[in-house]
Amino acid sequence: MTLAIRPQGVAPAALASRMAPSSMLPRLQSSCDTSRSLRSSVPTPFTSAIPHVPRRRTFNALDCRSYRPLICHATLTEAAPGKTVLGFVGIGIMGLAMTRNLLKAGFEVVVWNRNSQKCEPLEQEGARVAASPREVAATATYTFAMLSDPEAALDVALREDGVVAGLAPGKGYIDVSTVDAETSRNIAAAVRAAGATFLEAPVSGSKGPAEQGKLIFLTAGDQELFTAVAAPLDVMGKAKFYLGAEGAGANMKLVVNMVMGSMMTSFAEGLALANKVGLRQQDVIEVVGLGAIAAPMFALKGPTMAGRTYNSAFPLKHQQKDMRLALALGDEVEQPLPMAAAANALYIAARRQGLGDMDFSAVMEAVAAQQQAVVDEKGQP
Ligand SMILES: NC(=O)C1=CN([C@@H]2O[C@H](COP(=O)(O)OP(=O)(O)OC[C@H]3O[C@@H](n4cnc5c(N)ncnc54)[C@H](OP(=O)(O)O)[C@@H]3O)[C@@H](O)[C@H]2O)C=CC1
Ligand SMILES: O=CC(=O)O
Repeated sequence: MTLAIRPQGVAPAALASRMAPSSMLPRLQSSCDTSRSLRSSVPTPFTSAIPHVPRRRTFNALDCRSYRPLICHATLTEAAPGKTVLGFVGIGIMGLAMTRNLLKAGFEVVVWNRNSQKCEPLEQEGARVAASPREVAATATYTFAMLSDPEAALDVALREDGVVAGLAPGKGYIDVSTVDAETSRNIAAAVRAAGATFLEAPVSGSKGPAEQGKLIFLTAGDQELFTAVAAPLDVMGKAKFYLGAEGAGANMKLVVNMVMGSMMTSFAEGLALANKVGLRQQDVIEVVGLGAIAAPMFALKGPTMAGRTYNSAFPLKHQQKDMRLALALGDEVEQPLPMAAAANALYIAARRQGLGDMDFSAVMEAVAAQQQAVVDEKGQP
């Protein structure tokens, strides 16, 4: 397991001169120590005063301003199989595979999904099914969430019977969904107002890596929670990065997925062009795979794209959501992103073709539709 830690608010260069031993720089890469006591890593005073947290069905981002962050961390216990009850809300493509690995590793897991049928296989494999996200958080010490988008993440966290309603000091909420930084900060504020700890931990890696326990966690938020959940993160992933205050993990994920989304559209256009000039797409895939632009994604998706089949591992609607969020981030910080904007237009076109639930490689069909549009145009008198 690769571990990279950057303490909150400390730039790598400053870290080099002020804190870290040379072996840790510029990034600490070592196996994870899950054995040490967490007590020493909790510097904040404990207070039992928990402010009232308003419970809402609908959520307005402004409401979060009424959640006053409370420095109120009970000492966190280190999660361990056979000892710690974990929660998991959001049993979609990713949540199913990740929960399975936690169960296989011997963790007791309580789950919830909006469509409760999706929990059935996990129930057969030993999970308990809860009636609400609140029940999950009230039962578990640490609750994970893997939800589709910012709206779902906010709703499941903040609704009346949501996760926050079940949290208390000593508990933690780890949101592994891909959302924007503001969403994450809003959820963090509500979680802390309940006296609990928060970690955003979006993952890089798709259905396959989720099944194999080889995800890459891009975490930020409460570092003591990062340490406390090291064992379950190690079960589900091959690497984990601690990047600082919440927002950093979300931003990292959006940068990575923006690049991935643009790569995929470029690859689809390459395959389409090759086809048009009489080259075999299989040959293109092989040539690309041998050179400097070789990428596991091209090797994995190329053959199915050439065959125009798109069984969903990473739904196209989620890739388009990530492009949209990355572009919004670019706008916010005045970073023009013309390539990403062009790629986003193709994902939007693919969604309009009804391909949102297919794999994101189905963007190939939007490229094909444009090719067809040119043919049709030329064919007209
Ligand atoms: N698939 C992938 O390769 C990867 C996905 N991701 C990210 O992980 C997240 C989940 O992806 P994935 O598992 O593929 O997606 P799925 O579409 O398979 O699952 C989405 C989950 O969110 C739930 N959900 C959606 N809206 C709501 C809502 N309003 N209230 C409650 N629950 C809701 C769904 O519940 P229900 O079943 O009831 O619809 C489901 O459990 C996304 O943010 C995605 O961007 C990150 C890395 C890789
Ligand atoms: O978010 C998708 C991924 O493959 O990573």
